[in-house]
Order: sequence, then C-alpha cells, then structure tokens
Amino acid sequence: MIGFDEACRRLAALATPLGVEFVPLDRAAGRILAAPVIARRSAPAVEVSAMDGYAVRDADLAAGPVRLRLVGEAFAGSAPRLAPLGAGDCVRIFTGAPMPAGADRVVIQEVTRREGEAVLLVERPSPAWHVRAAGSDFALGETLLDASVRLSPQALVAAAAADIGAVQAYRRPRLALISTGDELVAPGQAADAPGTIPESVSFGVAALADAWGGEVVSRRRLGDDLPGLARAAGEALDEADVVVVTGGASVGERDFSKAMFQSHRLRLAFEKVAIKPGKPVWLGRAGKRIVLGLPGNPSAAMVTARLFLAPLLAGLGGRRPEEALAWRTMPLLAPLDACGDRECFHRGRGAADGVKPLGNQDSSAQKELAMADLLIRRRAGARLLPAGGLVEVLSF
Ligand SMILES: Nc1nc2c(c(=O)[nH]1)N[C@H]1C(S)=C(S)[C@@H](COP(=O)(O)OP(=O)(O)OC[C@H]3O[C@@H](n4cnc5c(N)ncnc54)[C@H](O)[C@@H]3O)O[C@H]1N2
Ligand code: MOO
Repeated sequence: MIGFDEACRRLAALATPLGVEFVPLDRAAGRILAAPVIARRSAPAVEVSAMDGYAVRDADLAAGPVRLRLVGEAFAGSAPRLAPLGAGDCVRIFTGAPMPAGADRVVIQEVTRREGEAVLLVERPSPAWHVRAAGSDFALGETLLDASVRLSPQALVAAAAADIGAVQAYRRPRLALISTGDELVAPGQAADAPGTIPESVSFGVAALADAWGGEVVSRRRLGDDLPGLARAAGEALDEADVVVVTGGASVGERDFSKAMFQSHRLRLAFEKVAIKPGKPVWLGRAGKRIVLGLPGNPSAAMVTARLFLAPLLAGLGGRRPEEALAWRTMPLLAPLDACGDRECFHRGRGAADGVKPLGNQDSSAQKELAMADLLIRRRAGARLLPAGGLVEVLSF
C-alpha cells in the first residue's frame, strides 16, 4: 500500500491539461486562462472627466470671482472638442466625456450656478482635477490578466475592458459519474422500498466536481452486475475525459469497480492508499481517459473526492494539481485521538479561533458530514493531540 504523498505524485503525473479552446466572455466565468489577456485599447482612450460639471481653464479660476461663458457640451462618447478653450470659456461636461482641448480641470456642478449661457462659480472648487488621463487605468498592449488566472467576476470585467470578445481558456474536464450498488435507489424512493438506501454520494461528488472546474456530462446508478457495469464503463469512457466510479472499490464479492474496466484496458496508477478514511481509493488510465474509483462509504467518498478528484480536475483544467491542496495550520479546539498506521483525514468545522473535529468520524457518516468544512490531516502514528495543538487543515 502506498502513502498519501506518493499517491499525490502519481496523480499529478496524469493530471496534465487536456487542451485549449476559445470561450466567449459571457461563458468564461470561472475558466482558467491559457494565454494572457492583453489590452486592445487604452482606458480611458482619451483624457476624460471624472465628474458631472464644467471643464475650465486654471488661468480663469485664478482671477477671483468667476463668471464663465458656456461654449459647448461633452457627453461620454462625444468626439473630443479640438478647438482650444478660449479665455473665460467653459464646456458643460459629464462623467466619462472627453476633455476639451485647453481645459485643465472639471469643477463639479454643485459649486456652480447657471445663468443662461453664463456659469458662475459660487463656491471655491476643490483642488481635485476630476480628470482621468488617457491610459491611466491601462494602456494599449498592457497585460491585464496573466495566463493561468481563474476568471473571477472581477477579472471578467478587466477582460471585457481589454476589448476582447473571447478568451483562450483551458478545456474543462468532462466527467461521467457511475454509482454502483444493488441497494441504491434515487433519493425519494427508499422509504417505501425495504433493503434499499438513497444514493447520496453522487450528489456530493457532482457538486464538488463542478466547484473544481469539471463538467458532469452523465450520471448512472447501476446494480452490481459485471456485464452491465462493463457496458456502462465503455459508454462513460466514450463520453468523458474522467470517469468516477463510486462503491465496489473494496474486496467484497460484488465489488466490481475495477473489474468493470478490465476489458477497457485499465492500467492502474494506484490502488489502496494508506489513509483513513478512503483506503480503497484507486486511480488508473483506460486508453486516453482517466478513471478514479472512490469508496462507497459516503464520508470516505467525499474525503477522497476532495483529496484526489479536486487536484485531478485542477491539473486537467490548466492549474497545478497542488493548488487544490493548500494546507494551512490551525489550532485544535478539542483533543484529537492518536492516528494509527494509516494517515488520518478527520472531518472538522472551522471557527474564528480554530478547528473542531466532528464527533462522528465513521467513514459511513452522512449527518455530521454536512457540518464539515475542513479536513484535518494527521500523519500516521501521530499521538493524541490536546486542544490548542496545531494541525494541518484543508478547506473541504
Ligand atoms: N474485508 C475488507 N472489507 C472492507 C475493506 C477491506 O479492506 N477489507 N475496506 C473497507 C473500507 S476502508 C471501505 S471505505 C469500504 C468501501 O467499500 P466499497 O467501495 O467497496 O463500497 P461498497 O461496499 O460499495 O459500499 C460501502 C457502503 O457505502 C454505501 N454506499 C455505496 N455507494 C453509495 C452511494 N452512492 N450513496 C450512498 N451510500 C453508498 C453502501 O451501501 C455500503 O453501506 O469497504 C470496507 N470493507
Ligand atoms: O476507508 Mo474506509 O473509508 O476506512 O472505511
């Protein structure tokens, strides 16, 4: 059995980018840039007003009580007025409008009074210029977003401002999910059917995949029948980059998750990792596709999805797999048991002053799983740790 770090190394070797595509900006939220976003224009393109008011010459303001002659108006989008302002002239101007030639600043309308075609300054204007220089936000040719950046809502604004309609982004990994188990039925169907349980794991795995940049293209719930599973494996491999199988990972007589890929040339990268929960997790390749087997126990499935599926999707989608495993240190708010010879990933709940391990650490837990927002990593053989001890944690 290999350790967690070795499993991560083997996974990273498979988790390389799938490819690059052009994505229109209105569908690019959350995508990872494969090329930098370079400005196709300067912003602002010309010197513009930052306020609604009047564009004036400083020389006219210096001359004491001020009464100016209105000679024009400028709106956002107006052509710049090229004839220079004469002595005593001003131009009505609005936020974003091009400054007229010869004007030095904008006085806001709140300190003025209009009398027909005359504008009187009734208060001393603030020393602010209220003018934005051409290129003061960014200049033509400037790199606004580097490659590998994830397009956050804020970054999308910068990309659009760069005047590009589509970005070059890494392809999102397509996922096929297969839940195996004779006992599984759709949620809502179990209460009246003795011997069945609601299939719960795929809902968590699908949501986690989405959060890590994957696109779930199919979901199947299948009984433990090897020929049927092998057929479904073939279909899933045809339609997705990654096939995730849950359940049937262990050594039971009807545990077929690896066997169902045998006729599809499954080559294992690892099977069994010395971690708790999640020991039966396995990873392999079938042709060009990647197959990840998660244990069926719900807490074990979600822990292994977080520890292996998240980095896999990160890597396939253009990020470094390690970015999905950003461990940090936090104090424990309650004691934690000694860890046996498998590295432990306890489920915990974060608070402002530390992390509290949840009471039920069983790999089948579902109720307390709902409370977990951190994983606490403890190395194999670690001793009992009292409250206040520092632990490594990962967002869950
Ligand atoms: N003799 C041994 N037995 C077991 C070992 C072992 O090493 N030797 N490993 C144990 C460990 S650790 C785990 S974890 C489990 C995982 O086993 P499987 O992946 O084969 O999971 P199943 O047997 O299919 O199911 C386990 C459990 O989880 C329920 N389940 C399965 N899928 C779902 C789902 N999609 N939604 C909700 N619940 C699900 C299933 O009904 C079982 O109760 O094996 C140990 N055994
Ligand atoms: O890995 Mo299993 O999840 O220990 O029960």
